[in-house]
Formats: sequence, structure tokens, C-alpha cells
Amino acid sequence: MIASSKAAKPESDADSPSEKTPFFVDKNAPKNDAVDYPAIEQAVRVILGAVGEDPDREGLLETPARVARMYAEMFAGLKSDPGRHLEKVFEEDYDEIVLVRDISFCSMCEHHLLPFTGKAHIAYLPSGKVVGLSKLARVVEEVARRPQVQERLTHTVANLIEERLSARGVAVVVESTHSCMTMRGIRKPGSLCLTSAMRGAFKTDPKSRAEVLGLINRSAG
Ligand SMILES: Nc1nc2c(ncn2[C@@H]2O[C@H](COP(=O)(O)OP(=O)(O)OP(=O)(O)O)[C@@H](O)[C@H]2O)c(=O)[nH]1
Ligand SMILES: [Zn+2]
Repeated sequence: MIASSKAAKPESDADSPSEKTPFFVDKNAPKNDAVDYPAIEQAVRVILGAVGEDPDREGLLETPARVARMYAEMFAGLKSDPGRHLEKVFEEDYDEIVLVRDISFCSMCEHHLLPFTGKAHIAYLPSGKVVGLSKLARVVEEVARRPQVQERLTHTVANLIEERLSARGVAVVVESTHSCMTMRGIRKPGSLCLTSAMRGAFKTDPKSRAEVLGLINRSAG
């Protein structure tokens, strides 16, 4: 059975544990309809018990519900199409590099469900249309909000931009720190993982590739 805090009022007496699970609604967080909050709460209680904790002690009473809300937030991009952010474009007679650097993100390593955090740099060569700059960051944000590996995050973003914008070239470079390598396991704080995905001219033309990598690596200021 799922324990409840003093504030919790089970809405149903049904036998299913998930139906008895208290649900602490965070009014600030939009509900993620794809997520089974009570099932997560139940699982977190099991984990707490399994590691030797007492899920019914006061400090932990709200933890399962908090974790459910956290997963709903961290995995909010699981069922959505991040490419929808690239649908609105502006016709523009500009055919040189567009680069947005230092797009911070936080994703979840699918192997350990621990965060990996860092920055993405996105460049593309437009073909008659450009997209709002913030939309590139929105795509990163949404692709990151799934259980991920960095390589897939990197090439998913590159593919979306290449396909949806018909870009003549796309370069995506991602640098991040994986908690599963810094706080557990091999424990190497400071280790950085870099991945890149090159498409079109940035893949085939060494000069274009060198130019975009120069801009990405250029120190700020
Ligand atoms: N390629 C790739 N590997 C990742 C990513 N995030 C975490 N990993 C790695 O996934 C691997 C999982 O390895 P396993 O041997 O199955 O799991 P493990 O025993 O917990 O591995 P250790 O971390 O070495 O203790 C580890 O080497 C992690 O460093 C990622 O984004 N990309
Ligand atoms: Zn991991």
C-alpha cells in the first residue's frame, strides 16, 4: 500500500495501489499526460524500502510524489515532436552560417537515470528561409527531455534541422558532463564528453567545416 502524508486524501478505495497513491499537485508544473504519476510514486516507495529506508518517515512522505513530478518534467519531451518548433520560418536572402552557441541543457542518461548537463552549439546554412533563433534552443530543450545518450541527442537535433529547414549544412556540437561518470562508478569529476554531427556542406566541404568549428570554438568577446 502507498502511504500518504497528513495532507493527502486518497480519492479512491480501489484495491489498485496506484489508485490509492496520494498525488501532491505542484500547481506550478504543467501536468504531463503521458506520465503515470501514481505508478512512479509506488516505484519510488519500493526503491526507498529496498535501499533500507523507511518510506513512511516524515521526511520522505512527499518524496515519491516529488520524484514523480520531477520525472514528468525531465521526460516531458518523450512523446512530443520537437520538429514542430521549426515549422514557422522567415524567408530571408541570407545564405551564410547561422550559429547559436552555448545553449545550456540538462538531460537524463538512459543508462543510470542520472543527469548529464552541458551546452549545445548549433549552426546551419539556410536555403532561402531562416528560423527564429530561440527555436533552435527549443529543439535542444525538448530532445534533451527524454531518457537519452549524448550521441542520439546530437544527431537527432542535426537531423531535425537538416530536414525541416532544408538546410544546406548543419553542425551540432554538444559538450557535457555525465553525473554517472562524476558522482558514481569511475568517479571522474571534470571529465567532459564532446559529440558532433555534421550534415551537408559541413560534412563534405573541409573549408566550411573548419569555418564553423572555428566559430563554435571561438572564445567569447
Ligand atoms: N555512449 C554513451 N555512453 C554513455 C552515455 N551516458 C552514459 N554512458 C555510459 O553508459 C555505460 C553503461 O555501461 P554499463 O557497463 O552497462 O553500466 P555500468 O556498469 O553502470 O558502467 P560504469 O559507469 O562503467 O560503472 C557507461 O560506460 C556510461 O559511462 C552517453 O550519453 N553515451
Ligand atoms: Zn549514465
